[in-house]
Amino acid sequence: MRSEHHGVATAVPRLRDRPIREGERWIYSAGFNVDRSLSSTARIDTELGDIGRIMDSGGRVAILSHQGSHRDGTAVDLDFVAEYLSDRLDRTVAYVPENDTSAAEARARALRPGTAAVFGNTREHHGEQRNDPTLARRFAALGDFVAVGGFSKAHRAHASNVGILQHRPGYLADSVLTELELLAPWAGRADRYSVAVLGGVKPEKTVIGLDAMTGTYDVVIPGGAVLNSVLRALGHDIGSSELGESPDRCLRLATTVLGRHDRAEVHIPSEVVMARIGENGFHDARTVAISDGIPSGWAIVDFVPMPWMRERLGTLAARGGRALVAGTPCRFSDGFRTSATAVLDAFGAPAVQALLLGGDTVAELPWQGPVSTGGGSALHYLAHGTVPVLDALTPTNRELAL
Ligand SMILES: Nc1ncnc2c1ncn2[C@@H]1O[C@H](COP(=O)(O)OP(=O)(O)O)[C@@H](O)[C@H]1O
Ligand SMILES: O=C(OP(=O)(O)O)[C@H](O)COP(=O)(O)O
Repeated sequence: MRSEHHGVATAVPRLRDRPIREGERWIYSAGFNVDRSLSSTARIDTELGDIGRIMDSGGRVAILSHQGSHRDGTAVDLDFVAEYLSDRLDRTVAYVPENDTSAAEARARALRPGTAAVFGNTREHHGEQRNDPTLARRFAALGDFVAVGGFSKAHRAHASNVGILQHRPGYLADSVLTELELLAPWAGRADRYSVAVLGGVKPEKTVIGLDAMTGTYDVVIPGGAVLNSVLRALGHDIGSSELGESPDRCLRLATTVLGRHDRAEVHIPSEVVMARIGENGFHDARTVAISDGIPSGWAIVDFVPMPWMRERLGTLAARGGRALVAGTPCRFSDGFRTSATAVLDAFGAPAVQALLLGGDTVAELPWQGPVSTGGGSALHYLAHGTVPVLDALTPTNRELAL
């Protein structure tokens, strides 16, 4: 199962091919995983066309989105998203804090043709991330058809995007198709010189990104928690550095990749920037040799590019090629910027076709070029040519489900 370029998106029912009839009740599965300050609105902006089209045709739209995580208590109310949507769509978009109750169902049924409401954050329920079938059935009561947007969660088989398709016919939104089309040049092996930077904190950057990109790119530059796993795999002491949610899995993967000696040159810095972890942030930052080890209470926050990395970035900028950043390589927002600056300076050269992907990466790094709203989902698609949401929408799987 693969994308339009490999044949996938044509196999799934698409919203763009589905005439919308006046009064139809639609659930729009969105990926508004953004912070309250709206530091990046890309994940909302990308859904405006699809939601607006359903409304323009007289559809009634119940918007279901995730934000944050139930597991770590970061899921918050989505009232600010409804306000932003009202502003951008130039029509009032109500906010209904519930999403799985009969009151929520009644609010969805009471929507007038051509109107929309944002319902409660799906991650307020522990069942969302577990794809709980009962929760999926309750979500399904909010409409009769599902428009599947939310590319950022396309790699998650959750109740609001995959479970719900057991109960209602689903159609892939243009927002997702656009992402799949955008990603094509960065997929697979290419003749062009290729540089991938992997950072951030989520395990996907290591277990999907490091695994796949070392086989298909010429240079892979680990940063963030990916670098920490790599350094750990090499036997270095990394003190209290960030390892993300699945440290053991990432360590195993990093060990395998390093032993594989695949196509890519993997950048391993000999010097890193470490800082003492304090109650109000980082202190006493200094550059140290990684071979000296990082003491407990200190964390790696950035790294110093090796001369050969600068040379490869120079080659990329001069000759051109493709490049991507999945996850910030350093704690950029805390002021640690050496590695990211070296990368972005090269990636911004006119000859380079560079892409930044992921929520925090796009929100935090200064970048005017192309971006993908999915971090883990884009890596999943680049690595496997599909994502769980596409699989769940394919006719064979749907016939089994419905
Ligand atoms: N060395 C590091 N230690 C801890 N956190 C880091 C490090 N480098 C980058 N980060 C953090 O990773 C976060 C982004 O991680 P992630 O959620 O995986 O990316 P994205 O949302 O772009 O997919 C950023 O907020 C950044 O501060
Ligand atoms: O922000 C997201 O992913 P990303 O950080 O990989 O871009 C998505 O909204 C998925 O969120 P999740 O990784 O909490 O499942």
